[in-house]
Amino acid sequence: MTVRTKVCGFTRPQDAAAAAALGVDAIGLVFYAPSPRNVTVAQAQAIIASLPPFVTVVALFVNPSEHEVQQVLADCAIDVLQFHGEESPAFCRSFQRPYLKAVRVRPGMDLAAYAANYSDARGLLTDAFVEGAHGGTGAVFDWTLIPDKLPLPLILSGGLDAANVADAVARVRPAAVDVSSGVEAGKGIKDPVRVAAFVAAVRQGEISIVQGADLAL
Ligand SMILES: O=C(O)c1ccccc1N[C@@H]1O[C@H](COP(=O)(O)O)[C@@H](O)[C@H]1O
Repeated sequence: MTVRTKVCGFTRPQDAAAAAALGVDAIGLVFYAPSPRNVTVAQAQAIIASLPPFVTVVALFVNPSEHEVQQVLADCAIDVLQFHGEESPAFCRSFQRPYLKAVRVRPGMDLAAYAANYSDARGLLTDAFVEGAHGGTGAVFDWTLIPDKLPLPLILSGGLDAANVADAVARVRPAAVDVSSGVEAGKGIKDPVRVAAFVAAVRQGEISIVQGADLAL
């Protein structure tokens, strides 16, 4: 199996182009003003223009208005929407675009039931719950809270980096992984060396699955 890799929160075209060259499958752009990784439409256009063909562009929102999403879709070549707040299923599907639904995982949540509500999503993206923040915190959550069976492909995120992602892939077996803080040299500045190490570690996790061996903690 190939685990797809998304890197989120680019603010500079050169960082996105470098990530694509290193084999990253999806580039995330944050359209959420409180985030230090927030981009303007002009920044997003420049980043998208720097990408080669067949790299997926994901636009991340947190509880946006319909107008905000429509504006970004009108001005930027977005492939997938990512809703990282408390958006309803009806809102998410109203744009008639592929979308991911993010959920911040807490003990006691029924993730399978949550995912079933968003049955037409392309994936369920699990992030850590941190009080007062919507995401991009670098916090890891307890992966054992993820049920073995989910009705949607799983995109694992939350505090991943080159040091823990091979273990995450081997243990959780997600369809994809998503990282922001763990490959940064500064907020919104992605470090190609960290990105390369992350991509290599994802491959290492896949190899350990094929070998049927769990990585040591
Ligand atoms: O990146 C952000 O600033 C952000 C802001 C608000 C909601 C989500 C955000 N990012 C998403 O969070 C995951 C996990 O981030 P991290 O790796 O723990 O730093 C990230 O991949 C984005 O999808």
